[in-house]
Amino acid sequence: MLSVGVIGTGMIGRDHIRRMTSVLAGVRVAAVTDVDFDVARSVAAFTGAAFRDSGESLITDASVEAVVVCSWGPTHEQYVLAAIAAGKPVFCEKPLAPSQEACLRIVEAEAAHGSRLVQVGYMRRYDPSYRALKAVLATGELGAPLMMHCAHRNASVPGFYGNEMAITDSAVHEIDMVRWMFGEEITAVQVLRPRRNSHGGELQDPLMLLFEMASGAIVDVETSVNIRYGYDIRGEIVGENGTASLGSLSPVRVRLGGKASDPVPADWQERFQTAYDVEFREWIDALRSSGRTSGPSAWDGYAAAVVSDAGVTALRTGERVPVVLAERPELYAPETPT
Ligand SMILES: NC(=O)C1=CN([C@@H]2O[C@H](COP(=O)(O)OP(=O)(O)OC[C@H]3O[C@@H](n4cnc5c(N)ncnc54)[C@H](O)[C@@H]3O)[C@@H](O)[C@H]2O)C=CC1
Ligand SMILES: O=C1[C@@H](O)[C@H](O)[C@@H](O)[C@H](O)[C@H]1O
Repeated sequence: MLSVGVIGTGMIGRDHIRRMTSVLAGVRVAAVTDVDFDVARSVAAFTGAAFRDSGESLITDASVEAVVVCSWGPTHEQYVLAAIAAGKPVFCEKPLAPSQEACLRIVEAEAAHGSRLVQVGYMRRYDPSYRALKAVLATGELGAPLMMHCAHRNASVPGFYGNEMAITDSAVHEIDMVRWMFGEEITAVQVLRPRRNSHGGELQDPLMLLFEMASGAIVDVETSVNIRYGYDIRGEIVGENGTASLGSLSPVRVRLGGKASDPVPADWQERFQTAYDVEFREWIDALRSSGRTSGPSAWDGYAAAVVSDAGVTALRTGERVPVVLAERPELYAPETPT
C-alpha cells in the first residue's frame, strides 16, 4: 500500500483524492493540506486522512511516502523542491512551474539528487484515444507525419483567466502531447489572433498557435475557451499516405426528431476521467514495484515551459519565436521524449 500526501484540496486535488480513495487499489491518502485550512480539514475528515498545516510538514511527515501537488502553479516549485530534498517521489500537476527558470531549478535539483522523483500531470499521454493515435503513427503506415491539426475548446473559463493562460494553462497540454506524439522537440512558435469571440469580453480568444517541429512538420492548435457548446479536444495527424485522428468519444449516439447527435463532454474532468485514472494507476504501480516514476519527467515539464514562454512572447510581439532548450542532464536520456 502506497501512502500519499496531497497538497492542494481544490478542484483537481479533490478529484485525485477521490480517485485514490474510491477508484484505485494499492494506495491510501495519508495526509492532506491546503492554505484554505477549512477545506483541507473537511477533506481530511471525509477521507480519514490526517490534516497537516503546511505543505512542508506534510512532505516531511514519516507516514507520507509520496507527494501529490495540486496547488496553484506558482506554488509548485517550492513543494517539488522540498519533496526532492526529502528524497520522496512527487507527482506535480501541470504546469511543473510557471516559468522555464523555475522548471530548470527543479531539473537541476533532481539531476543533483541522481534519480527520477518527479512526474508531471500531463495526462493526455494516458488517454486511450491519444495512445491509439500514437500506435497508428508508430506503425509507419501513414508515412512521415507532415502536419497535425489540434483544437482545445473549453465551454467557458473563470474570470481570472487571462490572455496568456490559453497558452500557459490550456495549450500547454498540446505542447507536451506533440513532443510525446512525434518524439521530437518543438523548435519555433507563432501565434495568430483571429477575430475575437464576444462571449470572452476583452479576452483575446480564440488563438491559433503554430508549432514548428524539429523534423519540419507543422502543428496548429486552435484554443477557444468560450465556445459554449462543451469541452472539445481534437487532433488529426496528416501523413504522407493518409490521416489519423482522435475518434469520437461519445459512448452514445442519439437519433431524435430528425437529427443524430453525439453528447459532448462538459469539461476536462469528464473528457479525461479515464486518462487521469490510468495516469495514477501507472504512477502508483511504478512506485510500488520499483520505487521509480517513468511518466512525464521534470525535463518534459521544463521543455513544455520553454515552448509555453516562447508562445507568450509570440502572442505579445506577433513574431515567430525560436525555442532554445538548455543542455539536457544525463538523467533524462534517451534523446526523444517517451
Ligand atoms: N491535468 C489537468 O487537466 C488539470 C490540471 N490542473 C492543474 O491543477 C492545479 C490546481 O488546479 P485546480 O484544482 O483547478 O485549482 P483550485 O483553485 O480549484 O485548487 C487549488 C487549491 O490549491 C490551494 N493552494 C493555493 N496555494 C497553496 C499553497 N501555497 N499551499 C497549499 N495549497 C494551496 C488553494 O487554496 C486551492 O484549494 C493547477 O496547477 C492546474 O493547472 C487543473 C485542472 C485540470
Ligand atoms: O488543465 C486544464 C485546465 O487547467 C485548463 O484551464 C483547461 O483549458 C484544460 O483543458 C484542462 O485540462
